[in-house]
Amino acid sequence: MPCRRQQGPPHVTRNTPPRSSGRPRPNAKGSKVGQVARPRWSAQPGEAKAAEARSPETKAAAPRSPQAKAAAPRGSQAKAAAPRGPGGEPLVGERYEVEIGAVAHGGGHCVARHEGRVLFVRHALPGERVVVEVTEGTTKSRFLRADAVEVLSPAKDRIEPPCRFAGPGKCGGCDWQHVTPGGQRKLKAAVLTEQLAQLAGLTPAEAGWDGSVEPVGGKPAPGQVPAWRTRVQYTVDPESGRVGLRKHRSHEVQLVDRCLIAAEGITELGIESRDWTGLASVEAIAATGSSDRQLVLRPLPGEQLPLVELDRPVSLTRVDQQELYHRVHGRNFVRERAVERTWRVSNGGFWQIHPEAPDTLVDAVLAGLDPQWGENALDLYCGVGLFAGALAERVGEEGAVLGIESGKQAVADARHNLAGLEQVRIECDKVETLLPRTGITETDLIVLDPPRAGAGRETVRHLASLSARRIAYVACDPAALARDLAFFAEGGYRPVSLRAFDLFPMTHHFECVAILEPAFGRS
Ligand SMILES: C[S@@+](CC[C@H](N)C(=O)[O-])C[C@H]1O[C@@H](n2cnc3c(N)ncnc32)[C@H](O)[C@@H]1O
Repeated sequence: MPCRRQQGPPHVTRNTPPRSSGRPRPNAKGSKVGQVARPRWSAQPGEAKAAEARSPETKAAAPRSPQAKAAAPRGSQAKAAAPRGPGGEPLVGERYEVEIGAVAHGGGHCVARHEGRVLFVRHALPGERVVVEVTEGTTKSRFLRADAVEVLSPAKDRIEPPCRFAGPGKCGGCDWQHVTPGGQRKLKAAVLTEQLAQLAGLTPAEAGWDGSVEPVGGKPAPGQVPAWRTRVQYTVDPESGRVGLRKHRSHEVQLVDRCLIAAEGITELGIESRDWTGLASVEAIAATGSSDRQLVLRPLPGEQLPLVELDRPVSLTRVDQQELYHRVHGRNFVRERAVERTWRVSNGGFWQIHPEAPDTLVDAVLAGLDPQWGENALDLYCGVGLFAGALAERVGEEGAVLGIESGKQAVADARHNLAGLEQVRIECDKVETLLPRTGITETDLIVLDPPRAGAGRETVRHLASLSARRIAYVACDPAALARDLAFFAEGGYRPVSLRAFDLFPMTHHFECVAILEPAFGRS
């Protein structure tokens, strides 16, 4: 574990006086530890506070609670989202010794301060004392991004990263290889707690949440890495033709010979040992419950597809410069197995990446909604029909399910997948466009599973007007969820239960299912 106290690169400064003497001592650059040789910041403490309250990755949500409004007034987020100020002296490569504060939403980083300025630090853990190296920002930036490059006092949840491609300046795919699985879930729980408080003004208890992020597929021991990713997007290194994964916030490629979180069905294809010259990227899909394997290849402009020889049979699809998909050989879809049904998922269609995600989420949604025979339900942002299918089985032929999805191919798949269920209708359009046009004025149940940006105020307002008995909100972004819960509160709905699932181990991502009911009974 890299926890040795360093000799100290010449330009390390501390954000607190050293513990030994309490007195400043000079560093090799001539400046004093705890001070800087020249004024680096046009320091505005209020801005730093706002930046700290809102992680740069919190793009979807605007603050709702009075405290959050005070900390980050409307509009401050857009400013805070730009790490580089207008000019200023570059600070990339500068090193500071800092104490790491709380984990922040998105990006796998924690908050630290140096001379009153906020730093968003990756590869660190709350409570640690570390040396960070600035990766983005100038003397005029409102906040800096940095990597922890040396750990002086490690947190108890820190481990040696099992993946040799994880760490500062390396692969950006995982955020928390250096954290025990239990520690990762605690970080995710802290993020959800903070977002609920900041954006919805809710405590965990008020949200109906027990405060835990549930492991899925067993609890891995520290150092064990679950091979959960059934879809991996490799980038091709133009120099070598080998595949790798992008570095954090970079177009640079970290070459890999194995991705530890890739599912066995992907690893056994041997993609990492081939030459992919002429391609920009290779997306590999390994279906769950069938032997279907698909590669989606993106050639560089003007390049031909290479001859693909892999260790296992695969279907091949090419994506052109206009984002159109062309079958090269085999099927242009994979067959996934979930909730006792086979699902066709064609090129580019959404499907949960963790093999246990579809069943886990459907179970949580059905347990929360408790659909009754003959009820009507909406499945919004329905993809290839996962929740619509599960709801249809429960409401039966006397009931009705309307799915809405904007992706044409996903709609075709959903209609194909649910063809035997006459109570299901799938419509192709944006939810916000179609829903007001349907003439539906009430329904019994709603499932919504929007993309990361969430549903937004207008859609939530419309949903709240439909007098649903219960609503299940499936969310992959805790900030968007919390913001939308605040909108639902305006519309008279409150969460009665909330569950969080660790469906993206080793990364900062997780999935939530919130169940809402009318706060004052059904009208
Ligand atoms: C998170 S996925 C959920 C898919 C599905 N519920 C599932 O679990 O497989 C979100 C889906 O919403 C679709 N989508 C995105 N924006 C949309 C919009 N404005 N209206 C309707 N569908 C949208 C995407 O194409 C995607 O299929």
